[in-house]
Amino acid sequence: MKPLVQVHNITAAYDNNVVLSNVNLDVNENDFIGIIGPNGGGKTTLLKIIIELLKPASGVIKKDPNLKIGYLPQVNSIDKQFPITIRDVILSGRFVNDKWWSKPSKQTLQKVDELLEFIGLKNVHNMPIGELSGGQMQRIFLCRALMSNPNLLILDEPNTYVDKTFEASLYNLLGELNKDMAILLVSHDVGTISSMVKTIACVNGGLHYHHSNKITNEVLQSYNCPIELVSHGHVPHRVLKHHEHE
Ligand SMILES: Nc1ncnc2c1ncn2[C@@H]1O[C@H](COP(=O)(O)OP(=O)(O)OP(=O)(O)O)[C@@H](O)[C@H]1O
Repeated sequence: MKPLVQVHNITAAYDNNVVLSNVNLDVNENDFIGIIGPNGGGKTTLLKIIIELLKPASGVIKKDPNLKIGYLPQVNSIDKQFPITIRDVILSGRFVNDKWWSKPSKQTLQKVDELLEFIGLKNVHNMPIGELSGGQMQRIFLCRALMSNPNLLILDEPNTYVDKTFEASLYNLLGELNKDMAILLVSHDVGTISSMVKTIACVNGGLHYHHSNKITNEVLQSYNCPIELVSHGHVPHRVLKHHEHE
């Protein structure tokens, strides 16, 4: 098992407000880790530290020299008014590998076409992103994350807006991609996460790692945070699991 990222004893804070303390996490090649936890627990903050958008207040992060990260941010954090087309968003993912002044290669342009085909937006590739739905934005930014052929794919709630049909193909795709890359997936949909990922990390101010994808009663009790269970049905609803000490 080759480690791609090793997070050692990280503390993260915004101004003086500490949101993560003493967090440890190893991400190895071909891992598929589901990150769960309550709103405001620090999941996105952990991702931002791994991709170096945020500096930890203390602690160390070690990265494999060949690490290449593809990142899909939360769609509601993206400025839809930014004047850029669907094609150019996807194409911009190449800058993880390419210099900003270089011309895209034939293979790169072909890859953009394949990705556009996959998400069913080839016919509207010149549309500005301001005209897109949340689900379409999520698909486009997933493609952007895949443009660099990453060996670590980081997804922050990729299924918030996508419809059930695309969600199924998204999950199939992630299963396929995991043969060639590690995946870190933040989601509130614990039921789905449990059926896809290999291991689970619960983030709530700290991090509790579980070496399995099975969410049993024992697991729920061993976590130091409540877990949202999403129940699908005629009326989708969420059930919040409380711990005995709460
Ligand atoms: N840029 C920021 N400045 C100040 N505080 C922030 C900032 N970003 C996040 N926070 C705070 O840090 C805490 C953790 O936020 P974070 O977004 O990491 O949680 P999360 O687990 O991803 O939540 P959610 O499930 O709602 O997306 C929250 O209390 C949040 O308000």
